Formats: sequence, structure tokens, C-alpha cells
Amino acid sequence: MSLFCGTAFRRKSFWCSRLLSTYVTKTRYLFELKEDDDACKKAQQTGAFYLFHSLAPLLRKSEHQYLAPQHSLLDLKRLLGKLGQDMQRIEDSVLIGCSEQQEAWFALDLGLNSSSSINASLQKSEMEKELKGSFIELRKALFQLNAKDASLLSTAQALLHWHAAHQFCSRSGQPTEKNMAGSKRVCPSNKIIYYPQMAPVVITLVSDGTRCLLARQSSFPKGMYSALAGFCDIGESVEEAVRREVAEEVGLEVERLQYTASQHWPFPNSSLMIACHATVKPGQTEIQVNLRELEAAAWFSHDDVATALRRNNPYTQQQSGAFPFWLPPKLAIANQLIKEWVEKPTCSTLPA
Ligand SMILES: NC(=O)C1=CN([C@@H]2O[C@H](COP(=O)(O)OP(=O)(O)OC[C@H]3O[C@@H](n4cnc5c(N)ncnc54)[C@H](O)[C@@H]3O)[C@@H](O)[C@H]2O)C=CC1
Ligand SMILES: [Mg+2]
Repeated sequence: MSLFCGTAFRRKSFWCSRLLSTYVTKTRYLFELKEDDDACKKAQQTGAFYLFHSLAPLLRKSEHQYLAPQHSLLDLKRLLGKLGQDMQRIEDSVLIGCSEQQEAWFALDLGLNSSSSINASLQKSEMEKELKGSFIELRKALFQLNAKDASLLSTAQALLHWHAAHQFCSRSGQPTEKNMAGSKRVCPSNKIIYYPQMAPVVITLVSDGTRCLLARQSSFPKGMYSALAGFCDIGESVEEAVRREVAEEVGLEVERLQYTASQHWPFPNSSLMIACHATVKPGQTEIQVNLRELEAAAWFSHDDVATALRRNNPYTQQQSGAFPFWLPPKLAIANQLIKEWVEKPTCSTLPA
């Protein structure tokens, strides 16, 4: 049997799907939708749409959480009709995933200037009223979403952002065309294909064996400290990027390094966060903060970090006017790194 069950794969044969796990079937279905514009257009008929306005997702408040509502193609057509908009706008949707039952999920930005519609941006407040929700900046809402919606909306926002920023071919200057799924753009004049990209970023929790090193940029919310992060330079390995970033930002040399996890991060552009634990050379713990990159950096004890992790409402200003020391929220990979270290302070054991 061939890897893709030949044409049977494309027809989603009963035999084929019986042999493959749900996950593999789903993955192959998504692959098909990315490759085949007609199949993708067909999937829109039964698919679900997540709506955005100028890259802010449509959300509904439910107690302490935000929920991301889904809309059918019919709902969407009804909305566009009511607002006197062109149905062509639906072609700007991008594929962002599918359910286990192969219901395809799309994202559509109704606020960006459409390449396929002659109509200008739709009125935001009019749409919010019709859709019974609000378009809220993802940065403000991310931590009040469940993990599934957070991941889906991050992907959607990153992909919509990429399309909005790659409307023209950098060689010919001509407008590029998106495929139906939005997994690429092509220049019609020279056939150059552009694919969505993520910038690799290393994020490192440095420890000296008993304490961990946390830092803050002036742009961070008051009181919040995080692990050291930095974009990989071209040509660098992850190990080299960690070593350079730690040296650049706090003037220390990393001795041991251990990869732990990764995360897509949509802000400000799409990044792939690569999270590592590292230790410094014994006795070489004197921090020299690079003030062009950071506002402050310091060593924190296990107790201080464990207490900060348990803090529920970090934004509360103290009576003195100061903000307590707090850490990035659970959905951020920085939080995972810090939590791992609190649970096992000696987790960086491999040579760098
Ligand atoms: N999800 C998480 O838990 C966390 C995510 N982050 C993310 O990590 C990213 C990198 O952290 P920083 O300390 O700001 O990086 P950084 O230490 O590399 O400094 C940023 C500077 O690097 C330069 N740079 C080099 N390549 C760049 C590129 N491809 N895109 C943008 N700037 C580039 C720019 O001059 C920029 O001002 C940030 O975007 C931040 O949002 C940071 C901490 C936690
Ligand atoms: Mg940095």
C-alpha cells in the first residue's frame, strides 16, 4: 500500500480510513485541503468560520472566560448580505484546522481591506451588534481563553497577519495570489511561491543550581519577570542562540543546556518559541544587565518563585503603590519553564 493509499486517499475511502488512526486521517484531510482548491472550497460548505476584524478575534464573554464563536457558511453569507457586502470576501478565508469528524475550520478577517472584494472595511460596531460579540485584541484576551481556542486563534491571527503583510511579490512587485486554504501565495508573473513563516526564538531559564534568573523589559506589565528570550540569528543552532542571548542580555556563560518544549507565539509576528533550561558555570553568577535590551534582571530563590507561581491576581497594585513580583500566565511557555524548574530545580543536566 502506498503512503497515501493512492487515489483511495483522495476519495477518503472507507478501507483507507479504517486502516488509519483518527489523527492520521485528519492530518491527511488537512493536507488534501491545502493542496486542492476545489476540495477546500467544498469543505467551506460544511465548515465553521472564526471571524476577525483587523486581526482582533470575535469573542463572547462567559463568566471569567472568553469563548470564540463559530459561524457556518450560511451564517456568514447572511451577515454579508445584511451588510450589503460582496460574497467574494469569503475567498479571503484561511484554513486553520479541522475537527476529528473532518469539519474544516476557517478564519476570515472582515476588517482588513479585501483583495477579492471591491468593498471597503466593514463597520466594526455594526458587525459586533449583528454577531452578538466583540472584536478583542488577541493579546488582551489570550489568557482568558481555553487552551484549544487560544491555540486556534493564535494560528488564525498569525496566518491572517502573514497574508495581510505579503500581498506583493518581492521580486516582481506584482500582487500575489493566495491558494484557497491560505497555505501559500504565488506570484502569477514568475510563479514564485511564498509560504507562511515563523521566526525561531530561544527562551531560556538560567539557573545557578539553587536560584533562577528572571528578567524584565520596560514594555512588560509592571512587576512581571520572565525567562530570557531572543530571536535566533541566521545560521545559528539553538545551542548557539541560547549561549549568545544569555551572554548578550545578562553577561553570563551558559554551561549546560536542556531542551524542554516549544510553542507557537503570534506576537508581534509569528515566532516558534524553543524553550530550554540552562545552568551557568559555578561561581560565575554576577549579572551584567544589557540595558539596551532589559530593564532589570536578578536571581530569584526557589521560595520566591514558587510563591509567585501560586499568585492568582498578579495585576493588583499593593497599598504602597508597588506591584508584586509575578510571572507570565499559564498559557505562555515561560510559565511552563518556570513551573518545571520549581518542581525540579536541577532539571538542566545535559552539556551545552
Ligand atoms: N511565550 C512566551 O512565554 C514568551 C514570548 N516571548 C517572545 O519572544 C520574542 C523575542 O523576545 P525578545 O527578548 O524581544 O527578543 P530579542 O532579545 O532578540 O530582542 C528583540 C530585538 O531583536 C531584534 N530582532 C532580531 N531578529 C528579529 C526578528 N526576527 N523579529 C523581531 N526582532 C528581531 C530587534 O532589534 C528587536 O528589537 C518576543 O517577540 C516575545 O513576544 C518572550 C518571553 C516569553
Ligand atoms: Mg530578549
